[in-house]
Amino acid sequence: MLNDTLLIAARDIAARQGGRPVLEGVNLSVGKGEIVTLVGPNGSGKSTLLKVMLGALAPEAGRVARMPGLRVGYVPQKLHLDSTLPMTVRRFLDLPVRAPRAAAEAALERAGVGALGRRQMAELSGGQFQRVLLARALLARPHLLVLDEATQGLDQPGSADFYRQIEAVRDDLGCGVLMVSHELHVVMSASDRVVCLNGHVCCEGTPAAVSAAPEWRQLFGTGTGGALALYRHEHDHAHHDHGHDHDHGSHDQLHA
Ligand SMILES: Nc1ncnc2c1ncn2[C@@H]1O[C@H](COP(=O)(O)OP(=O)(O)OP(=O)(O)O)[C@@H](O)[C@H]1O
Repeated sequence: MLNDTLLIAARDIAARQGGRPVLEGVNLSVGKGEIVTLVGPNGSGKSTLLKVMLGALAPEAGRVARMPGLRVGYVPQKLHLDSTLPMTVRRFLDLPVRAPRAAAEAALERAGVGALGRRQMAELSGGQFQRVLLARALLARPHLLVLDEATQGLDQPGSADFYRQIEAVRDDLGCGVLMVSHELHVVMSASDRVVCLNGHVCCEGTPAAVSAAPEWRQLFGTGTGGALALYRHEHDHAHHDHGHDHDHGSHDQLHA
């Protein structure tokens, strides 16, 4: 079911939440080095699909194939820490298991917060905090990074910065990335593939292809013109060749 280029593939997934069907016939895969973004209206089943992919929720039908030995790094939406509890960034990375110094420093560096090891967690800005959560996920040396609305609470430039960091991590480590985001405009520039979910996959493809899809416009209105503009603008520079523009031509096909 998995070929050499795939990290994870969910096939024909059906799932229920609270007795109600939430997902039906959903296929989703992430290839090595690929950034896949899952978008969809509230309640469209994005978190449910992530849970199924991560093995936290058993699907009613379908199956998820994972590359043998797949290591996943998870960046949560938010993490509440008691702000009165003194804890440095470096100490935070030692929870729940002590991180070797070199690994911790490398992870902070990759997450763009190399200079913050001695700072108190409670003093970090929202963007810095999310980068520390990213660093913690990187300690697992993941093949696949999974982010669930990891930029909630950041402003648009802050979110765009965070996504650029994710892109840099992917370029650096070659890991695949699966993220859920509401920020359609911002996320576009960093994604290789966008999958639009509404209980089923409405459309998927490159950001440009999805922005132009009638299914997308129906779900999100026509106010997404800016997304495409931003995508084009951000990609004025020469694109790196990660090798993932190949071999998944079918992903670029739109299907209703
Ligand atoms: N634990 C639960 N018990 C009952 N119903 C649930 C549960 N979790 C989710 N649901 C329902 O399942 C549907 C899909 O929820 P899900 O969280 O997967 O959507 P989502 O696309 O992630 O939404 P959002 O964008 O609002 O986070 C929703 O109607 C939600 O109310």
